[in-house]
Amino acid sequence: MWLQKVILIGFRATGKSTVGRLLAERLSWDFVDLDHYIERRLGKSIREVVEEEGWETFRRAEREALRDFIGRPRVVLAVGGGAVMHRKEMEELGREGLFIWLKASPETISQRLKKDPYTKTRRPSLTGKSLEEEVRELLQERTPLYSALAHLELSSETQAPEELVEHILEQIKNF
Ligand SMILES: Nc1ncnc2c1ncn2[C@@H]1O[C@H](COP(=O)(O)OP(=O)(O)OP(=O)(O)O)[C@@H](O)[C@H]1O
Ligand SMILES: O=C(O)C1=C[C@@H](O)[C@@H](O)[C@H](O)C1
Ligand SMILES: [Mg+2]
Repeated sequence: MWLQKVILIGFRATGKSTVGRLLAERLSWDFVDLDHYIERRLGKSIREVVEEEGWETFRRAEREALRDFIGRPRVVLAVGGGAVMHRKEMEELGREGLFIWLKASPETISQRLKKDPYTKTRRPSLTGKSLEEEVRELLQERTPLYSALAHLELSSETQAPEELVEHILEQIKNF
């Protein structure tokens, strides 16, 4: 099979958007940040969508957005942290590409979330619990979903985005 796309999966703030953008530049492929794509399509931020219409509306839009990329070649896709819940769409994307799972500890994720400017507009609370508790719980709950899809897993804990890109490029060569 000719590799058509690379799909970055993993929890919030593990570096999917950062690494995806750099990887796409190196491959001279398109880069799509699915959260950004959804916001453009709906004409509002994820926070606004969730506050005004609830998570269900966001998840529906996310599923439709994933479908838009099935069959599209030469694209690096950074999906949101919860996109792995759309099993059918992820399975179809997986037939065309490689899933790279970016990982980090709950402590690092919480720290990054507190600092990152996009947290305000794109990452409303998913559970209503404290940030630390939410990250710990959801990370545990979603780990089997990331793990089941991943062709390659990499830690963004100590490696810089540029180093991660080199690893991914090395793996892609083998496909
Ligand atoms: N390898 C890394 N080392 C240190 N910091 C990083 C690394 N990768 C990303 N970051 C930082 O972590 C924050 C979150 O990164 P990014 O937005 O790329 O995550 P994400 O996985 O796309 O999150 P989301 O699922 O919410 O879209 C940013 O502030 C970014 O600069
Ligand atoms: O982990 C999640 O469920 C989410 C992560 C973000 O990337 C956004 O897709 C949204 O805030 C939901
Ligand atoms: Mg992102």
